[in-house]
Amino acid sequence: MMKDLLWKNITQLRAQSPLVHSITNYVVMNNTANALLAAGASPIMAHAHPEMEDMMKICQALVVNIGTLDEYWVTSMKKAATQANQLQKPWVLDPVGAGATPYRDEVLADLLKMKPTIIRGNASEIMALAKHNTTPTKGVDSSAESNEAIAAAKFLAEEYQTTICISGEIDIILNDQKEIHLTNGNALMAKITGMGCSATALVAAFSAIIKDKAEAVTSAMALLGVVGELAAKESKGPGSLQLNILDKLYNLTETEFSTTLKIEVKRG
Ligand SMILES: Nc1ncnc2c1ncn2[C@@H]1O[C@H](COP(=O)(O)OP(=O)(O)OP(=O)(O)O)[C@@H](O)[C@H]1O
Ligand SMILES: Cc1ncsc1CCO
Ligand SMILES: [Mg+2]
Repeated sequence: MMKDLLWKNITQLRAQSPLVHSITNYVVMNNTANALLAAGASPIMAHAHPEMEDMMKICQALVVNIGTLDEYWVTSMKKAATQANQLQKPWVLDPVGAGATPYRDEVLADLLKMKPTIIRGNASEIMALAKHNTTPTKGVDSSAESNEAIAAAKFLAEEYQTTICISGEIDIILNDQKEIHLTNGNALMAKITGMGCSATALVAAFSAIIKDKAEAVTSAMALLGVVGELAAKESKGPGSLQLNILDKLYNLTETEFSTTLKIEVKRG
């Protein structure tokens, strides 16, 4: 039963507490680190060139998030991703603002060639990454629905042998073997900066402890969606929602999880 498996993975994350190295943006460093801690994982944020290789030796997964990229950081990302590939540790690409500027797309083209284990982005970003964009991207927020990005996601999954998550009102996880749709969450989650970045960090944490990458991504997105949906019921707006999400990530029970989860396995 899928629900039992996902809950087992959530308890495993709390028990194993994998170390996740994030090269991420200035906007979300704090909320990302807090989300990882609340879910039971252990965060470290670093980007100095001389420690990139060593950092990959001690951590179990890597996040490469291009939100506030600059040239120094791009080299950090490439060093860390190279080492992750060499050590066969999973790394997750968050293509923040893909399609917004030519520089972002140039950097993303290089990172794609390095074959990220997993890519998590909103629909606009996934379409821009696959060059399937019909509507221009509006900075970091999506201007498209998850369903519109399925063809783009399938293309990326095949071309780069990777697992894709399109996040939004529906979270869609797919690769060559599986396709899973999750319909939890709450629209207010899009009013907190870095919800997607927290999703990516959780994806990395689960990918550190679960071999099947579609299962790892589904565990992370199910957890965040359920937590966001439950936390929204107790929140007056984005401020309290941000705090309530951290508390619910920490406190979530099996009953809350299994009675709230809305999952549909389309394939695999
Ligand atoms: N309209 C919505 N309805 C329900 N849940 C939503 C909605 N929008 C976002 N979410 C929830 O928020 C999570 C993060 O999603 P989102 O797609 O907004 O990331 P993002 O655009 O990359 O965000 P950011 O760039 O701020 O990090 C989703 O996985 C989903 O659980
Ligand atoms: C708002 C913003 N700008 C660059 S990164 C970021 C965080 C959400 O992706
Ligand atoms: Mg994003």
